[in-house]
Amino acid sequence: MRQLEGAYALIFKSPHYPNELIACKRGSTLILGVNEVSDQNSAKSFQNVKSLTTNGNPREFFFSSDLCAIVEHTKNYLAIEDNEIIHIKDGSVSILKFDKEKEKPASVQRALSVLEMEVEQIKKGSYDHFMQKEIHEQPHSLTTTMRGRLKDSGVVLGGLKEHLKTLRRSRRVIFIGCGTSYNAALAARPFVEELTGIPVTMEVASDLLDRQGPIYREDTAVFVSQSGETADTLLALEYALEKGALCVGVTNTVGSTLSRKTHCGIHINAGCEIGVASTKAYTSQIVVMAMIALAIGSDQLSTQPRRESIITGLSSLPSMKNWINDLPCSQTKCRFTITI
Ligand SMILES: N[C@@H]1[C@@H](O)[C@H](O)[C@@H](COP(=O)(O)O)O[C@@H]1O
Repeated sequence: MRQLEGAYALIFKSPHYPNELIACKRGSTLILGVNEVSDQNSAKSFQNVKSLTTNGNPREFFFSSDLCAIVEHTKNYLAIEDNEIIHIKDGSVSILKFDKEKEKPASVQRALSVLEMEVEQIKKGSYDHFMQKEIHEQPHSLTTTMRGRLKDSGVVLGGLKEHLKTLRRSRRVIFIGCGTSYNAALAARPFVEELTGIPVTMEVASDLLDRQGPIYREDTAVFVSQSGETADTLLALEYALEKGALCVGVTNTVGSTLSRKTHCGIHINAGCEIGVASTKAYTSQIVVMAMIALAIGSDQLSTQPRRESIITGLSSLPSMKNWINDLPCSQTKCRFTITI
């Protein structure tokens, strides 16, 4: 593992070691799902290798790069970290962590997380395609994005509260993302500049890395990613962290690498997006960035009427169902031309 370069998520099985499995990762995502951990006391940790067996019966384990893939089987999961090795043998699990300084890996204890997602979210229901379903879900996804956050007097963003002062002092806001997430940030840029008075620059994550573009301690880097796992976006995050910028995440995926590694952030709460071309996440991302702009600019008296009118506009968005029903993509015989 120490000699491997680049990003990877690997699982090893060998006929020479039946009932054993080794898994490790760097950069890429690897989730371990553990089924039927009904004993609450033993479910809390992986330290004791016996804790995952009851009456000597082995548990079921699932490895996946995406939390959506395990929700049908279990809600208990562990997001494997870089430099960790998971060893499963005869139904028991142990975790070893490599440290650059030390020769030998150390055994570590990790808590299981509980997935907050329902199986219905990954079913197509009466729709032919996930993308079609997700387009029609927008009145609901926008409602959940704004729920509890939008007040008459302003916005409440718990994830940013502690960092608002630093954000206001930023010399510049840099939006960083890929694909549709980048485009959501591009759409949000005008009102972020208008409401905050802070200059906003845009970066496609891969381009920033290729150029090793300048980032400073006084910058706030906002990383936008539906999955929270796009490799280029995560590499750009590492780069910005090294440069000392305040790193904010805007993601749809609780427990994702982006949400774990940024200093603070906002979950867009749009619900699982399975369609490869992003739809409902795009609209929720824009709404979240509008709310971030409202929160940063909330200390400016001169923009108060404008903020109030934006809040009124945002609140009425979910009830504007017609704009979804009128879209050409809601017709059955429709041809999509999409750039992804
Ligand atoms: N086709 C997808 C896009 O829909 C998505 O916008 C982009 C970034 O993904 P994410 O938002 O998860 O970082 O990846 C791919 O290009």
